[in-house]
Amino acid sequence: MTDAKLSARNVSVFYGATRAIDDVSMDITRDEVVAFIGPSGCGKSTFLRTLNRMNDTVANARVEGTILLDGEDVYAPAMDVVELRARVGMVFQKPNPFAKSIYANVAYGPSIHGLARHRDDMDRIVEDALRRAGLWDEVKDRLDASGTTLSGGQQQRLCIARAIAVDPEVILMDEPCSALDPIATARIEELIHELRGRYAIVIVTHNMQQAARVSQRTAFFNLGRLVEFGATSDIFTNPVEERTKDYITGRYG
Ligand SMILES: Nc1ncnc2c1ncn2[C@@H]1O[C@H](COP(=O)(O)OP(=O)(O)OP(=O)(O)O)[C@@H](O)[C@H]1O
Repeated sequence: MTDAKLSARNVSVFYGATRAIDDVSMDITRDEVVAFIGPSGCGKSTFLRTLNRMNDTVANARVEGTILLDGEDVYAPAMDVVELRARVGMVFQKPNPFAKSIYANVAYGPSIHGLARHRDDMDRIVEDALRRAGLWDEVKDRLDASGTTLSGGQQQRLCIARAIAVDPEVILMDEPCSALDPIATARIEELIHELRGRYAIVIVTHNMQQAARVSQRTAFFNLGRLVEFGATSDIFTNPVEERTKDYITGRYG
């Protein structure tokens, strides 16, 4: 409990009068990859987005309960949301690089957060983030080319580099491979393995093999509830709840 990086306590999320997440509590530690699985519409993305207040941008969304980042209340009025989203970065389903150069995509965050004093510092941050995202060798000779000229898989790694560049503590990934082919998907999965331990990683996925490959713990959601959360090997081989068993064996969902 005490080594939780992120802690959700009795979190419910409403869109207008509809409850999308119902009383979810969980801890996520700093050195693990956690997968969220469950049928379409069960609230995985909604819950993921509460962790760095991405739901703030949805007009009718309301969050109840508490989310703590290193014990600090994420929804406290004093919380700086821009800083929060640097500490808890996000990678989306569809790669969304800015229509700017590869370099500028990665430099954007460090620049608004004042992380580089000189161009040399920024060059180092950009190179380091691209290396850690496994993209450096493919782009080092074309840093001035637009990020949108990269392949889908490269664009997704660029988005990961962009998140990494501000030195986050947590990376949230919302179905990061669903728009990618199997080779690009395998590359992102390798990358998740390499990044594990440096950042807490939470990944929403519809692909159960992917959840089994990349995560140490898996959370199964159904109808807005957290049904079961445990070691990935247990969830996939020996789930406690009947509903989890039905879902992972493909009986519904
Ligand atoms: N902006 C919104 N306004 C109203 N309802 C919403 C909004 N976003 C999501 N919902 C509803 O909240 C519920 C949970 O949606 P969410 O996208 O979190 O589920 P999910 O498990 O991530 O689904 P999927 O796997 O299909 O992406 C669904 O019933 C959805 O229709």
